[in-house]
Amino acid sequence: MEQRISKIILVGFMGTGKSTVSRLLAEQLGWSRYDSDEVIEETEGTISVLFDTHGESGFRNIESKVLVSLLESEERSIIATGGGCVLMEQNREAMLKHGFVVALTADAGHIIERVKADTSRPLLQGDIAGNVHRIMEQRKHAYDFAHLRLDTTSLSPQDAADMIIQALQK
Ligand SMILES: Nc1ncnc2c1ncn2[C@@H]1O[C@H](COP(=O)(O)OP(=O)(O)OP(=O)(O)O)[C@@H](O)[C@H]1O
Ligand SMILES: O=C(O)C1=C[C@@H](O)[C@@H](O)[C@H](O)C1
Ligand SMILES: [Mg+2]
Repeated sequence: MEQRISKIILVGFMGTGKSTVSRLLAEQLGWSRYDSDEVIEETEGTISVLFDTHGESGFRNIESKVLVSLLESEERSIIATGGGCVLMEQNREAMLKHGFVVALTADAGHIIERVKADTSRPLLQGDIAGNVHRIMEQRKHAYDFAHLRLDTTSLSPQDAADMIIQALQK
């Protein structure tokens, strides 16, 4: 494992598998694991309520504070980010500065299948398929800044974790 890297940061659209793959990476590497959505829910309240109370921009400010505090800790860790963490330039810069940034991708059809039964994502509620297509179009270049891109459409979460570890060992 590349000795200088102390953070692996997973970015990507909702349902690309950041939370799932982060658990496998943490287990396999023996590193700590944090998920910005989970930290927000533990400290601030549920994401849906935060969107209702503060709006998306209020949520983004909370998310940015949580992300930066996770990035600035000294310990070796895997950080799964929320799908919209990449929208703020200051977040992108901080992620590139502090670790190895991996963008998970998947095609829209697979994402819809993965997220359709889950009501925890406020931006997808209602017309889930329509919302996935619309937001994917808005964010089509939002994940391009990452050091590595990995298409998880036909990969299992374990295969994705293995490929990230292989990329780090090169
Ligand atoms: N490679 C994969 N193949 C099949 N299903 C997957 C894969 N990765 C994740 N999933 C499933 O898709 C769903 C969403 O995964 P997950 O919560 O990890 O996505 P996420 O990227 O963290 O989303 P969000 O941005 O909303 O936090 C889960 O039910 C998970 O089991
Ligand atoms: O892509 C997004 O904007 C979001 C993704 C989720 O991880 C949550 O952070 C929230 O539902 C918003
Ligand atoms: Mg997640």
